[in-house]
Amino acid sequence: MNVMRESAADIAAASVKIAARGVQVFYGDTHAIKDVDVDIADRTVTAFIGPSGCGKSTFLRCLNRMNDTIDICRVEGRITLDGEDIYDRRVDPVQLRAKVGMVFQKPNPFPKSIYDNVAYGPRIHGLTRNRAELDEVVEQSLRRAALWNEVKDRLQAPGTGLSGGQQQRLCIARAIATSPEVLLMDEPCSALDPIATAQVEELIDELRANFSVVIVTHSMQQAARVSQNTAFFHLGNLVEYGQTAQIFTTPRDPRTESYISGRIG
Ligand SMILES: Nc1ncnc2c1ncn2[C@@H]1O[C@H](COP(=O)(O)OP(=O)(O)OP(=O)(O)O)[C@@H](O)[C@H]1O
Repeated sequence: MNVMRESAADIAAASVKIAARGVQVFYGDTHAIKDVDVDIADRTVTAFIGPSGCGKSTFLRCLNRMNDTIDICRVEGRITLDGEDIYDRRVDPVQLRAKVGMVFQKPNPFPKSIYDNVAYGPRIHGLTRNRAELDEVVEQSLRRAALWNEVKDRLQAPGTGLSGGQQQRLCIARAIATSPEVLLMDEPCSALDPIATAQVEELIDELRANFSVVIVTHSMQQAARVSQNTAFFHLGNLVEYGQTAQIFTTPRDPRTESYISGRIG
């Protein structure tokens, strides 16, 4: 545990965007997350890895209060974004999710045009004053999601008509259109082929110039390619957290070592 805390301290030396302390999550009687402390650095890609059912997605969903939508789920502990408690009663979860955006495992564009998918968030949050400003946000979001060139001549076509990889980049454009500060990605490439995966990974690397990105992945290769920091979860515990290169080359906990060498998982 001390070792884990030491490497977490190295990460805390960078600018901390999200800090979690003593986080516990229960689904009814299932204790899914056990006393997790973690600091997520700003403008960095942080990967959550670990065997199936270890709690990666559950913990990720704590970071923008998506677990609020699950009736039997109870979250305890403290999570701050730039020092502000995101579970404070005064925080509106909808506003929070505009700041801490999310991209899911399966691309889930709305049954609307490409334009309207991206314009959705800015419209409901009233972020633009007129159509010209909205057009600009849509274009910039699609450019940052590396999709603009492929769709600029068919913005009114349905988002659901794009390929899987394009749909996922559309969902990323939709998530970044509200200018979030953090982007949570829950296995964003699991439904994509290797070419689309490579495009999304390249995009994640570019996004970290502006956002703090947290990605859940089953692929250790992907974690090694895209992240600077990695957190290894096992049976609801955060076992080890540190710089990705260290976690993959010289893990300090035998459970991490077993997982990365393929002995558990
Ligand atoms: N909506 C839910 N209701 C009840 N239990 C849940 C729910 N979601 C997750 N759990 C339980 O919480 C634990 C952690 O699940 P979670 O999905 O967070 O793990 P994970 O590491 O993301 O798994 P995977 O890699 O398979 O997606 C598991 O025991 C799971 O069965």
